[in-house]
Amino acid sequence: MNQTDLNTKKQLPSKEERHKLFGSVDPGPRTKPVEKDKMPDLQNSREDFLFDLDAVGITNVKHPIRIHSSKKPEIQTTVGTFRFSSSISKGSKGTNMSRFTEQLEKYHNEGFAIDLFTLKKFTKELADRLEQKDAFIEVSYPWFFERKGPFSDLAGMNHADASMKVHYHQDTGYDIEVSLNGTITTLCPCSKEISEYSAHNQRGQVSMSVTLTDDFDENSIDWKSALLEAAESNASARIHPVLKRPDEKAVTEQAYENPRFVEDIVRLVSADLYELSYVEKFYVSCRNEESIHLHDAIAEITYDKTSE
Ligand SMILES: Nc1nc2c(ncn2[C@@H]2O[C@H](COP(=O)(O)OP(=O)(O)OP(=O)(O)O)[C@@H](O)[C@H]2O)c(=O)[nH]1
Repeated sequence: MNQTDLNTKKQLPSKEERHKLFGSVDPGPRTKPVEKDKMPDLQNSREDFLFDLDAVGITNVKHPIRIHSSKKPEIQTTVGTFRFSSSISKGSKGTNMSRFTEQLEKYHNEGFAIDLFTLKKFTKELADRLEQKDAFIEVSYPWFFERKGPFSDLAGMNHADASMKVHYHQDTGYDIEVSLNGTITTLCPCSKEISEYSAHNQRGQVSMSVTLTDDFDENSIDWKSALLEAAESNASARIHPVLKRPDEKAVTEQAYENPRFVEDIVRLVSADLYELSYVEKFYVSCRNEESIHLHDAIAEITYDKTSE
């Protein structure tokens, strides 16, 4: 059958008639202005609106982004999920929501690279554009990195969830927090100790959030790789996309030689983050998807090096 035969089988009403059939009606009388300068501007009303707001803005904004990585692939295009906001005082009814996405589009046209330098510039400009004292951006994205089998050297692609938060305030400057959620293998020390053979093991989700020092140099340090290393180097074993039998044997034996409770993971990862001179504060959590239970095991630590 060809296209002409297919289209002549049923005689449909026109598209306009079909829309009316399904309930569309003619436009009503138009009384309100269509010119921007004649429209009421409710969000810019000035009155005492009772409370200052900590944050108002937009969230769950998906946008293509470019990121740099010290691991292969070194330049990646991925999808970022954004949140933008600023505070507003009680004297102002609302923010100008369209200015957030206007600013995003401007950066997109300039080849939006997601690094701390750019996000700092972005938030300062956003505060100016909004005519507010502060502005906040958060972006979350999947970060991909090449991983080779320990024995075969065969490569594949892993990923971790990265996110960056930058808050600019005209009086206090910038607050920067970066986070990574990576996956590891953990093998239960208790199970190994009590069993004649074997030990249960599982995937663990390690989440790390770190406040960086003001002088952190992103040109010489890739914080994503540093946080991933803190999680993986303390695990029972790393996660691999491609494993041949000699690799699988190596990973299995490595996990058995390095058993870890969920508590051990958060303490060991914390020790590594503590030793990073550019980390001021950190939060570490681990969630083990227990293979012998329906529930998960969790542990977490928050630590502030500046309050010692
Ligand atoms: N403040 C506020 N705006 C909203 C809300 N819901 C939707 N809007 C937005 O209102 C926006 C239009 O308002 P503005 O951004 O102030 O537009 P404008 O006044 O033409 O823009 P400027 O000339 O930059 O001031 C649209 O982008 C809508 O997304 C809300 O709950 N609060």
